[in-house]
Amino acid sequence: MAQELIRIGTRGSALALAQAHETRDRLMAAHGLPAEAFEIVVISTTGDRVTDRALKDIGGKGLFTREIEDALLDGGIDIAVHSMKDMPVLQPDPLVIDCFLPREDVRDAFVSPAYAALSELPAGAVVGTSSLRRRAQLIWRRPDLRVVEFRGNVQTRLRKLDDGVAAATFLAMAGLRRLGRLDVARSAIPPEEMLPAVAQGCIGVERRRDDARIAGLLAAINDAPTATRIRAERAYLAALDGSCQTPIAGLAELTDFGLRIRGEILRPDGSAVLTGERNGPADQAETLGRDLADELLTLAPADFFTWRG
Ligand SMILES: NCc1[nH]cc(CCC(=O)O)c1CC(=O)O
Repeated sequence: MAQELIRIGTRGSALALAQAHETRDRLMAAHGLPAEAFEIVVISTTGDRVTDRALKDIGGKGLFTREIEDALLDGGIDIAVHSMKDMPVLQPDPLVIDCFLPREDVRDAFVSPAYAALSELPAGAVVGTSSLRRRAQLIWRRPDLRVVEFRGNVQTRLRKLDDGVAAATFLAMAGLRRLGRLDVARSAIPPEEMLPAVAQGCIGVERRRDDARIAGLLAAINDAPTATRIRAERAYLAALDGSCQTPIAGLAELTDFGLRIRGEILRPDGSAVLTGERNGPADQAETLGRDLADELLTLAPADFFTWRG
């Protein structure tokens, strides 16, 4: 009997394709399937097409996922592979994400032709980033730095560094590793210095809830510790009502004692930061994430979240 083709939807960027291939390879290994059992379907998203404006100006989360979820909903693809960092906290019914690959390095990389580490940047240096979180975290620690908008893929950003547009930039270690470009990371920034984005370094696989064949295939490649950490972090993000306008960082880790989640919210201009931490049993992952968010919301002055007026 001919096996039905498994169609994997993905964006077309080099990073997205690497993640789709990693997912396919894990499915092949787990189920003894040949590469021919899969088709990788490249889907262009609004976020891919609009390159002349800052992401925060063209509208919130979902910019890189809507067209892919539409293909999943209408049956054009069977699974969709995502960077969980870019995913909204809720998926449109009847789509679910309950398969997470083993998490990569969660840290941000310091990338610079001239300087070996963040601490070596001279006063007044120009750094490039398109991330509101990284921008706010940088200015909070180093008010002397000047931050310029930096979009585009890794190659584009590296060229901008070579052209002297900025002295340094920041990229996720996970993305560099998947692209085989860890060579450009001058140092990995510890979470204590730059707490990563929620779900950074995690690949998630989305499917239709009622697709039992796909559910069975995906269950075999889900990494339970990663799933627990992501559940905590996304519950935290959801409770913070995270919009793309708010710099939010969060990281859950499993320790000998259970789950530890750290969180940080900042003013977009880096003039203030609030941090918190929760520890508890790993089977309370979501509660711990929500409690941490509640603590930060209680600490925040009324005007801290600008979109709340
Ligand atoms: N927002 C873009 C994005 N989404 C996921 C990654 C890296 C891979 C990951 O964190 O899983 C990146 C690039 C970056 O931040 O350097």
